[in-house]
Amino acid sequence: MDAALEYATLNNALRLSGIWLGYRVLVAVYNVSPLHPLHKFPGPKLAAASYIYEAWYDLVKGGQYTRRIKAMHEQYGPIIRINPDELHCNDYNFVEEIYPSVTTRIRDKNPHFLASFTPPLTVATFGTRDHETHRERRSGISKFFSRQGMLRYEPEIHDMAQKMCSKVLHLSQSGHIINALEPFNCFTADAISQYCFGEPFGFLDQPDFHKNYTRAFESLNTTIHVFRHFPIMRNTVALMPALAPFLGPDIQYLMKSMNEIIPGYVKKAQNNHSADTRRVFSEIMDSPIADEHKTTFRLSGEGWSLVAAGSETTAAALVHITYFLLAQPETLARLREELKNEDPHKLSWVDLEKYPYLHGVIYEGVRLALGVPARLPRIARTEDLVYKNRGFHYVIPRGTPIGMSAYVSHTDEEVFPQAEEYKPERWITADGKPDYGMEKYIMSFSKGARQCIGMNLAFCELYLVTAIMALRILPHLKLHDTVYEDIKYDWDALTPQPKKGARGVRLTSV
Ligand code: HEM
Repeated sequence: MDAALEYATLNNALRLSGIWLGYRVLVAVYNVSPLHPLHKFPGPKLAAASYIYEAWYDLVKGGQYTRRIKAMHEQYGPIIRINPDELHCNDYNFVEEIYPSVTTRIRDKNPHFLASFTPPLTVATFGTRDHETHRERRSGISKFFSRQGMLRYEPEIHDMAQKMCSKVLHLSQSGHIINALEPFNCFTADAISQYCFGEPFGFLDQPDFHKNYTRAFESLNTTIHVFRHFPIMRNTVALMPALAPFLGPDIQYLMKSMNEIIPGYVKKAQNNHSADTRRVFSEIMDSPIADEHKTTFRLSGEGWSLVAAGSETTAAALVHITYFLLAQPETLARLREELKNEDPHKLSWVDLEKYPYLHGVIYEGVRLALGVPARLPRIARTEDLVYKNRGFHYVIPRGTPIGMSAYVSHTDEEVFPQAEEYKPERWITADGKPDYGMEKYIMSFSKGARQCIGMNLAFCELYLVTAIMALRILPHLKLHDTVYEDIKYDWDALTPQPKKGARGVRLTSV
């Protein structure tokens, strides 16, 4: 012990720091040298040299790296190097290579991306790194979220959507100012909870909309970049349950929901797996996936990920749609005219899908709400990818993470002229039909075999709620002191964030 203390001197500490610094400089020199496998890819030399460049934009400038990546594409072309090990693409023609829909082409997730998350999210399908484990975990839940599955669930979604809209109308007419994100989050969280666990969280049954997961998700968002650049900080999460009484109420609620509430629902559903209602977590126990994927801990991660992925994202798209329908009265008038023969209390998702303008209203909302704004990289473990387009020719070595970003894609003026504007017409063909061909440009749900599993649920909710709102409640509501900057994407956490101080879409009675 004494001998060890003898070495713990300031001089030795300085020596060690010097060695470490020297090593980091050597690594940076190697990263930009012709010896590095990615040296031919264009991009700022500083970004190629060290992760500090990315961390600067994420941590110091506050979630600005995706915007920086967009600017880099303008300067350097469709494939660029954005950190020592990773590439970024801005070309739709390469989507099927990066995000293949066939599961025979192996795609892993990037550890640098996954470093943002902590257990139990890391054992959810979303947080799974390798292709093979992902296939097995996803197969345990995918059948529940098929179009057929959602058509069976639709009547319950319909009732919850009606209930939410009636309550918004009632509260606004009693003089309340409503932050639109709250009712939408209550609705989407109850809908996913009812489907997964066989009972809703009960958010729609409270007298107002105040209790929901909005602030818990916000707390989760604050840690994303810190954990990505300092993965060691993830260990603090293990201490959180003990520290919870000293933390803010939002973090407390987040911890409670991750460690108690969701596992509680999962356990109840697991024990109830003989029930005849078709619920995800009661039936998952009978699915042919390995028992190691059926533990309460792992299923709690799956449950939490489904709740987080299934509520915040769809709610954000509904917020955008609500804002633009109220800010652009001519858009709402055209939508109401299109839907005028529908009974607002008896709507059907399949029937609603046929309306071209409604299709445009929804896709424009999904485009501008972005889903996940930043890159979602994939690693082709077993094959080199060849990019040959727009006068560029690159061979992307196997094992290299490469991704695309919804923000970069959705603001591409070549595909979406006047991209900042909300224009449902851009989703309609010249002969007045929904332009399904344009859907390929939407990156909100990611693409390929690891794309969003909840797209059918999301669209069922979006079609029903948008139509109910347009027909039943929006004519009785107006925006309260709200401008686009109150929701417009400014920086990224996991989900898109508006400028600091933005107050969301606030609704009041006309
Ligand atoms: C507008 C609504 C939604 C948007 C924009 C959205 C967006 C996304 C995105 C971008 C991903 C891919 C993440 C990645 O590549 O790493 C994803 C994955 C996922 N989403 Fe959604 N989502 C939405 C709604 C939902 C809903 C309603 C559910 C509920 C079931 C859901 C469940 C999931 C799950 C479980 C995954 C992980 C899939 C996998 O890794 O295989 N999402 N979502």
